[in-house]
Amino acid sequence: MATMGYYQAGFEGLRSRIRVTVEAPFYGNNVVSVGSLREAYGLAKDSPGTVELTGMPVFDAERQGLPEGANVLLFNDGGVVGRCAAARRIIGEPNVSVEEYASKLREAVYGTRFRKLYHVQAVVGLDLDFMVKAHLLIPEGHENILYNWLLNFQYLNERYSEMYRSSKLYPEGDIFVFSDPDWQHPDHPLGLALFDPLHNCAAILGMRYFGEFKKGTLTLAWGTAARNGFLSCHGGLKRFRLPYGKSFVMAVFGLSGSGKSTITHAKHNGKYDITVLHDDAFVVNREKGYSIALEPTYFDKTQDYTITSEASKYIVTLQNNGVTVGEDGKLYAVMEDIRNGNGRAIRSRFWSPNRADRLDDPINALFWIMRDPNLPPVVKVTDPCLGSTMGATLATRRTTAERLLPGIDPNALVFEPYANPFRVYPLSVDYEGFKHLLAEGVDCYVLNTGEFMGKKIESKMTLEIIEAIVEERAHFVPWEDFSGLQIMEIEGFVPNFKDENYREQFAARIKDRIKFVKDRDTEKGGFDKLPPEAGKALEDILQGISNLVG
Ligand SMILES: Nc1ncnc2c1ncn2[C@@H]1O[C@H](COP(=O)(O)OP(=O)(O)O)[C@@H](O)[C@H]1O
Ligand SMILES: C=C(OP(=O)(O)O)C(=O)O
Repeated sequence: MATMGYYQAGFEGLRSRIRVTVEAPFYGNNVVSVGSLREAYGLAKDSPGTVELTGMPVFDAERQGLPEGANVLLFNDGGVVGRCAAARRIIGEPNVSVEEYASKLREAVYGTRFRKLYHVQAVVGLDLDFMVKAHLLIPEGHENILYNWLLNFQYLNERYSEMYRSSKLYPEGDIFVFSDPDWQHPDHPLGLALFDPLHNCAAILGMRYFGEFKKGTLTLAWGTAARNGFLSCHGGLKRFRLPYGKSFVMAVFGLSGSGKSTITHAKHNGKYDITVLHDDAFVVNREKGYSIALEPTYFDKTQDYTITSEASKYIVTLQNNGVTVGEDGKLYAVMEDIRNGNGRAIRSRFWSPNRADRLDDPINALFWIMRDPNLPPVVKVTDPCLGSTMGATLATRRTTAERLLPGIDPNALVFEPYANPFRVYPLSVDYEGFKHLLAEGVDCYVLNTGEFMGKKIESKMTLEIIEAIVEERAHFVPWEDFSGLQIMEIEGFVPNFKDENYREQFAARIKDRIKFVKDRDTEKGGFDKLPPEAGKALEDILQGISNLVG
């Protein structure tokens, strides 16, 4: 899907005060275009503070558009090690004044006047049926962000320029992102990520963590997808081909750090022929069911890896990691989150031996990852309405990937519908979309990758559960008398409703979910209101708990 480059006569959809303010500085005489990944690498390598890891050459550098002999580049962002949701402001939401933010934005643009600004372009979406062009403007000094952005999205080489030209034109504007990581404002001590979703533009100000740029750009691309017949997914998707010829496609949805990448990239001891679509961002066509990856590479955690891990062979850039000198005198990364939490790497698409940018096979199962201590390791949800409601009330814990406002408890259970804090369109769009998939025969599971009543659910157990489901040997039994819920009876992890403490905690969490659904009726002026059936599906579970004691 090609988008419209510029504000043109006859395309009223692009008329917006924020968009024209964001777009104008792209044409200033202080702007320099960076046309290739090779050039971006050179700029990042020479940017002050960058560490070139001389002992870590990039695997197949030239095949990725990088110079021969390119090394992994590391850049750390000081005290900032994660994204900050609290800094996001969305035009169109109540209490977000266009006048206030347009004025702040005009001043932010003026503040870049005496600096060199780089303009880079990429496409988000890797198939003729979904391709959005995106532009980033970023001041000199932040070449590592520029380079990461160009690696993370698809830079416009000959092949992709040609594909983009052939893709269908939709009445949507290209994405424009204006940024200044050095911006400061007393009203915004943690920075400002301002989005005008209907006009496909954003400003990322006073923020230096690359994840803000990645998720900021995706926010707009996912919004565009939702307006044009796609389900927007913050998740991983992989296909298993079983030895006897069957295949199984799973999509797994979870908040940052909950296990999307661990599950998506798991190799399952080579038991299956696996194809990976992506571990973080894709879209599914609502009508035809095919899936498209939005990004070529993987921006993932490095906590579980060292430089000798197989996965480290594919690293292109690193953040939030240490460096030391090897016996050979060369520089190597020190990983495993020793320096700080949320160590990150961009790994190339070559990490997945079989990687697809589009999968036509329909999805067999959706998995909502929740780190809710009252949930057993896996629950099967057999009713489409309840399945989509569980996704809409996805309850989990935050991780080190997020920068929280002072006073916010990092361990509190939070609701993040469909694990997508980047939604800029009504929640009901996702509710109906996922319910439709489930009603069409896709299975639905909830995976707990955290703790169950104080007992850790290890990755090994989660992967075994997935394998049992994929091989159709998982045995699910009705969960008490709850209609639409089944569990696998795993020793030591069977919920005990005779235990009053467990029963009360479980009921309290269902009540929290009911409250969350009710609050959507009024919060943000009812923008995220769900249909009454969602609340009803949860009330039925609560009634089921009362029946158990009654
Ligand atoms: N049961 C589990 N399933 C998946 N990951 C788990 C589990 N238990 C612990 N983990 C750990 O949680 C982290 C998940 O990180 P990651 O897969 O990168 O998340 P995401 O891709 O969702 O951001 C990894 O360090 C992984 O080892
Ligand atoms: C990109 C990020 O999210 P995720 O962990 O989902 O990849 C991030 O938090 O920086």
